[in-house]
Amino acid sequence: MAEVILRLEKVCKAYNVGQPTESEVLHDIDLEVDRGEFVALIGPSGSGKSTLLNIVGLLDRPTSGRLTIKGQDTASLSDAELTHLRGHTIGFIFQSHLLISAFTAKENVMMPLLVDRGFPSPEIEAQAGRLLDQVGLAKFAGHLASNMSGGQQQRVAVARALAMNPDLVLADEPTGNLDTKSAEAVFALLQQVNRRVGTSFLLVTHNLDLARRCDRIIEVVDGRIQA
Ligand SMILES: Nc1ncnc2c1ncn2[C@@H]1O[C@H](COP(=O)(O)OP(=O)(O)OP(=O)(O)O)[C@@H](O)[C@H]1O
Repeated sequence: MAEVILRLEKVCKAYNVGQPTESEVLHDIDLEVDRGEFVALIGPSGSGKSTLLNIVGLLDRPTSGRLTIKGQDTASLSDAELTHLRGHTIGFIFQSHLLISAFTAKENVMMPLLVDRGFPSPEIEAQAGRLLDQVGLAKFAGHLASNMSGGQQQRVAVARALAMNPDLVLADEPTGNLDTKSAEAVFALLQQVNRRVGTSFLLVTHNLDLARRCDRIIEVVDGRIQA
């Protein structure tokens, strides 16, 4: 049986709790993602996809319900423990690549490793080089991020997301800002990583063509998962 990487049980999320503006935006979410699964998350604007991704990414806590990552119930973890679990388990790719433009491609990919280890080393440089090779950018290692195209920058962001060898990558509209050809290249790259390395993916997208090419589609409407 496949290992369950991510499990949500009756997860609810409300904003502005205790205030007159309190509103629950996620209601009783049950969701499981197995190791190696590539899952698309679709739904109308405002349906709660980013809120769900923030909770799964341990950037925000559920108001109620249980979130388990690699068998570990996250409710009892301190903020420092959540940060450690996040850093070693989850990679993030956003619509905007959020690279440091004055850094080279390689320096950007090295960032998560530097933050984790606290000091530079030849191993970190070599690992960043391998990752850039994996995303087809070995020749661009020394290029400033600001001098690269949108598609290339997003591929650097993919390499950075993979730096800590995450079990799960959360991708929020990673192709949303790209032209069709670059979007296809980035999506194909994510699929390749999924198949080669077995990394699980949760991909938020408004692109139904891409969603249909994932293993499974989850649709969120008004904060609930549709059957
Ligand atoms: N920090 C916040 N405080 C209060 N309400 C919020 C906050 N963040 C999101 N919301 C509300 O929660 C609901 C869900 O928003 P969310 O951003 O999760 O939707 P989404 O499906 O990701 O939308 P989109 O596709 O446009 O990114 C919306 O009604 C939004 O206004």
